[in-house]
Amino acid sequence: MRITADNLTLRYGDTVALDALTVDLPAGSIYGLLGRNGSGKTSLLSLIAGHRRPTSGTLTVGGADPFENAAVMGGTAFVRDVVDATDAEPARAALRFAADLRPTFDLDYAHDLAGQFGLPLGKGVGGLSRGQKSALGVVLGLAARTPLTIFDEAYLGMDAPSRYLFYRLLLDDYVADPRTVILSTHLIEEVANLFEKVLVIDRGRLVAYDETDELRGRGVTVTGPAAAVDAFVAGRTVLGEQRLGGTRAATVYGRLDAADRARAADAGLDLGPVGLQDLFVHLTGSAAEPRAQEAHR
Ligand SMILES: Nc1ncnc2c1ncn2[C@@H]1O[C@H](COP(=O)(O)OP(=O)(O)OP(=O)(O)O)[C@@H](O)[C@H]1O
Repeated sequence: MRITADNLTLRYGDTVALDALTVDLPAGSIYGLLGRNGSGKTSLLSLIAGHRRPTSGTLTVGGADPFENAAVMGGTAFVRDVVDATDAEPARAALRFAADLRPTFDLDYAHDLAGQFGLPLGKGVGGLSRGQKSALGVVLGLAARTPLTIFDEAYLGMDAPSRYLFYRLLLDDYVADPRTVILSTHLIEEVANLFEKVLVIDRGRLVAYDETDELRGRGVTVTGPAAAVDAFVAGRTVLGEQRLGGTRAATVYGRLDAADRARAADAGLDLGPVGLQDLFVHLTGSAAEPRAQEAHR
């Protein structure tokens, strides 16, 4: 489902969670939504899922206003880090309940997924471990087979093997049944290869929206003899560096043109890709920088 936001603004009292955000997300991609704590990710996803109404601006999902819109919400699975279910209800019943609720839900697939995650389906949901609860959420999200599937830091508590299983299952299922998937995460490098496009929001504003490879192309790692690297990066924005003996590796923000690349080659420098995490840190400010969580207007 295509998602378009135009000057989308959400306020909670004095707090501006989304600040005139304008973006167009065509259907049929896996989008990564990145942003620091409190940047507005969950707020944006809640609006898209129809759980909240914007303060101002417009938002359409599949061409319609999603707010409490049964048709849009029926085609949207929103997986958060907590599973809504009563404590005593067995996990198996949660799957059956989802199947009763959604015509698109694939119960056989859900059982297959639950088996792969080693979920004890007979156990009450409240008695599941944190990682198991997350796995249940992921199973519900994948098996929903909705045109729009949103995972809002859905991996919380999952150990590395379970997370990698989730990424593999998501990709397999996406290839078999392409749809729109939005994944918000803090584990950027871990999931970066999954994203076709990445949105970065900071303090409720869109600071980057690009194909993942394009975004990576905004920076470069320059490695070589320290003096040659120093000369090459002088006057550029250096995001980070490492030194080992006389060798220096500097991560630089900004694209290099053909002349830059030729100059680097002449100086015996190696050019390499930049991690998405480094770019993200640059685009959203350093951790030490004071950040206003609330913008008073
Ligand atoms: N129910 C609420 N009432 C008041 N303020 C809220 C509410 N929910 C979120 N906020 C505020 O809105 C801003 C955006 O919060 P949001 O939860 O969307 O961020 P996030 O990017 O999902 O953060 P995190 O990565 O920490 O989960 C924050 O300043 C937060 O304090």
